[in-house]
Amino acid sequence: MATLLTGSSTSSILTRPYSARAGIGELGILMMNMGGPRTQDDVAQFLSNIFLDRDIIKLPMQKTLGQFIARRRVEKVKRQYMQIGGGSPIEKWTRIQGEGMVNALDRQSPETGPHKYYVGFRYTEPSIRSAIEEMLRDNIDHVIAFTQYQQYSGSTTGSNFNELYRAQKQLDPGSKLRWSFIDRWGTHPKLISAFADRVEAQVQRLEDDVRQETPILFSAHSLPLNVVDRGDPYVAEVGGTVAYVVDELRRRGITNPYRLTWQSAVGPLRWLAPQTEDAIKSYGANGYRSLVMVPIAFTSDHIETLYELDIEYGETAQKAGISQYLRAEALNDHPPFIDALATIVKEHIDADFPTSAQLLLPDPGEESKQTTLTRQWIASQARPLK
Ligand SMILES: C=CC1=C(C)c2cc3[nH]c(cc4nc(cc5[nH]c(cc1n2)c(C)c5CCC(=O)O)C(CCC(=O)O)=C4C)c(C)c3C=C
Ligand SMILES: [Fe+2]
Ligand SMILES: [Fe+2]
Repeated sequence: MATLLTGSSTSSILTRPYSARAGIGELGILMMNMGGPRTQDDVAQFLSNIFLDRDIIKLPMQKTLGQFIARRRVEKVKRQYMQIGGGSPIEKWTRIQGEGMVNALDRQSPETGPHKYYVGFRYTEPSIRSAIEEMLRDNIDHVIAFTQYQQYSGSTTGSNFNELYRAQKQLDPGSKLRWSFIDRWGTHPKLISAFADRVEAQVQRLEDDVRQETPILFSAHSLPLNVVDRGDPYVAEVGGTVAYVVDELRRRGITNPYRLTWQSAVGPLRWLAPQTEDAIKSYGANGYRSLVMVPIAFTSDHIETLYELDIEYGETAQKAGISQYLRAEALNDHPPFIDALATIVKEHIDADFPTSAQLLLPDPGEESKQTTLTRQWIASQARPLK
């Protein structure tokens, strides 16, 4: 008997019965995000994919104007990616996170394993489509669509789920894949604690005489005001993350003043204020000589942290007289963050795949036809509570 509990055959003995019992079969965890150009050659396609997506930006004559705006940005954005190593590290980090997450799940929850992760990006390869094809080839039965945007916005997770709806309908017409969704997790205690670690590390680096007064500037990707006006929950959800991180910092004895500002507005629309860059200038003008910057709406490094926060706003800070400009590291491969990802998935499995379809716009009258279809599809996948 003892041999049954050791050796390589044990894992299949332990995993199969659980899957059969729970009726799940093989599990896949789909890490969904924006994506980014791997190389300079991918920048043009990446930008045109963004500007053709009506979930992120609605333009009159979308195809023509979208291509036009994308083309106009190519050279500038290429130069920015050149300065951070030639391309976006988002795929590298997503794979490190996915790998760490499934290893932790295999350790913590062998009865639901082996766990497999897939990467599905909205605007670049590996795309949502190629991930679905890969999962069908691998004979996956149940997919957890796990957005890597911790706060929900129709322009990010909503856009990903709309693309997911279209892709699965086309590639899996017989609905072999069963789906459940993790659509937001911006206040999960383990995420909050991982963010607090990153902030605390920078606060410790501050000079003694300014350690307690230095402002902590939480910076999130901005949204156009017309998206906010539609009732997009992103602003409130980012505010929620900030409030919880600040509470956790207080528990650790860090009581610095803080503020939430918005970065990366593009084009002529009106966007959220205050803009991160303006806030940096005004702190400088008001005599502050140190700042701690915290990217709060991203889980890994890419152009918005490595170029915009570090290089572009770093220069702004220097010109404004801020000599100690520190940035909290992105969560990247921080072990407590990897543990947070695994815990979020494990809680989802343990709670029998709860899925909320209340994830789009609060006013159904404002919802696009596509969004309504996606919402109905998500609702159809929800399992009844046992
Ligand atoms: C929480 C995250 C993000 C929100 C909200 C968001 C909204 C949003 N973005 C654009 C347009 C662009 N975003 C671009 C890059 C980019 N955006 C995010 C995240 C959010 N965007 C990330 C992580 C990245 C970087 C990708 C990488 O490097 O891997 C770009 C391309 C770069 C550029 O041209 O400056 C555009 C364009 C809009 C219009 C929008 C709001 C609805
Ligand atoms: Fe963006
Ligand atoms: Fe940007």
